[in-house]
Amino acid sequence: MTMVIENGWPHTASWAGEELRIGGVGVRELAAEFGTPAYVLDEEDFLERCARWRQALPDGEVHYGGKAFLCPEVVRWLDTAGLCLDVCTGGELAVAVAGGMDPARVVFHGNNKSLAELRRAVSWRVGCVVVDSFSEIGRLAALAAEAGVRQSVMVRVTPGVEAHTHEFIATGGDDSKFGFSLRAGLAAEAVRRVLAEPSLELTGLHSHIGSQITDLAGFTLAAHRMAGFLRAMEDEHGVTIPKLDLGGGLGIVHRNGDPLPPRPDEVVAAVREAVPDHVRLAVEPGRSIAGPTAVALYEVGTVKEIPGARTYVSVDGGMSDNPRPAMYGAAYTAVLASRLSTAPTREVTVVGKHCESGDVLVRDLPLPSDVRPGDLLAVPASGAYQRSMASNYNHVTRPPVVAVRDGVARVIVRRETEEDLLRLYV
Ligand SMILES: Cc1ncc(COP(=O)(O)O)c(C=O)c1O
Ligand SMILES: N[C@@H](CCCC[NH3+])C(=O)O
Repeated sequence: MTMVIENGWPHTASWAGEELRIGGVGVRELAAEFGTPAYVLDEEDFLERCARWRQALPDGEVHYGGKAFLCPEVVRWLDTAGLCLDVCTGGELAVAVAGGMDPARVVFHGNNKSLAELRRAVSWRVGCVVVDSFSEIGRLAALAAEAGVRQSVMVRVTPGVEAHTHEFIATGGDDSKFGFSLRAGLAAEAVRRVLAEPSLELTGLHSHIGSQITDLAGFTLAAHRMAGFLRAMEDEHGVTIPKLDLGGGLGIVHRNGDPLPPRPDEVVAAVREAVPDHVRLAVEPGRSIAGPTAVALYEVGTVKEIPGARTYVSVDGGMSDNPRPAMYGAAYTAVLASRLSTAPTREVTVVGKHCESGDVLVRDLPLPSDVRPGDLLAVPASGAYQRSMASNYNHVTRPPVVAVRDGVARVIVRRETEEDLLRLYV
C-alpha cells in the first residue's frame, strides 16, 4: 500500500492491479458501475470501529452520533454492533426507526426541538431526551404528562471547556447556543426544574465540547467538571444521577502528518477516572466511527494550467458533496486512484464544478504531472459530515453511498436523479 496514508484510509484500502481497491473492489469497476462522484464505504471498517468503541466501554453506553452519516443500512449495522444512536432532529429519528432501531435505544438532542418533534419523541417512547433550554423543559413535561408517561431526560451542560478545534464546531464554551452554562448557574437551575416535574425523570447529565478534537485535555477537563457538578447536584437534591454522557468529538486524520488522535480506549481511560463508580458512562462518537471508513471518488474533467499561477484539476463534484473545506478550512488530500503513474509530481489545486471560486477541495496537492481527464481521484476520510451535509447547490444531484465488503459492492444510498430534484417544484 504505497501511495496511501496509513491512518486516514479505510482498513481494507490497498493497491493491487495498479489501482486502489477498497473492500476488495477496484475503483475503476466502482466508477464504471456506480458512476462518480460516489462515496465508497468500507463496511468491515465501520463495524470494526463500532466494535472498538464497544470494547472500550463494555459497561457503558455507546451512542453513534447519527449526524456524521446516517441511513437505514447504517442503523442496521449499529444494531448488529450493539450501539445505540444519538439523533438531533425528527428526520434523523425517522431514519433510525426506518432502519429498525428500537426508539428506546435513541437519545434525542437539539437546541430547538419543535413541539411536533418532542411529541413524537414522547409517543414513540424515545429512550432519552436531552433537554437544552428552560422552555423545552416545560414543553416536554407538559407533553409527557398529557401522554401519561414519565420521560427520561438528561440535562445538556456547557462545562466551559474550549475545545481546540474550529470555532464553528466547538460547543462546550460558556457562550454557546447549546445547553445550560455551568458557570452561570443555569445548569443547576435546569436540574432543579427537571426534578420539580413529576412527568420527567432525570437519568443523566450530558456535555459535548466540540468535534474533530485530537488531544485528550479537553475531554478530561470536561469529565472532571461534569463529575464534580453531578456530585454537587446529587448532594444538593439527595438524588442519584445514574449516567454521565460526555458526547462525541474524537477527531480523525485527513492527511499524512496530521496529529494522530487518541484511540477510543485511551479516551475512555482518560475520562473514566473522573467518573464516580455508581455512574454509568456514555459517549456519542460520530466522526471517529464513520469518518475514515469512506473515500470520495471523483473523475477528473479538466486540467487547466495557468502559467505563473497554478494548475487547476477540476473534478465532477465539489462543495456540494464536501462543504467542509469551504466551511471550516478543512484540509484534505487526494490520490490518483485509477492507475499508477511514474511521472514526476507537481502541485495542483483540486476544485469542484460549482459556480464559486471557493469551491476548492484540496489546495497545493502533489499529483503526478500526467494527471488527465478520465483519471479517478480518491479523497480519504470522507465518511463523516460529507454525505450528511451534502447539498443540491447548482442543482447537482447528491452522490450515492456504495458499501464494499469482501469483493462485493452494493448501493446503500442511491444517487439522486434530476427527477428527484424536479419532483419538488410546483
Ligand atoms: C451532542 C453531540 N453528540 C455527538 C456528536 C458527534 O460528534 P463527533 O462526530 O465529533 O464524534 C455531536 C456533534 O458534534 C454532538 O453535537
Ligand atoms: N459538521 C461539523 C461537525 C459538527 C458536529 C455536530 N455538532 C464538521 O463537519 O466537522
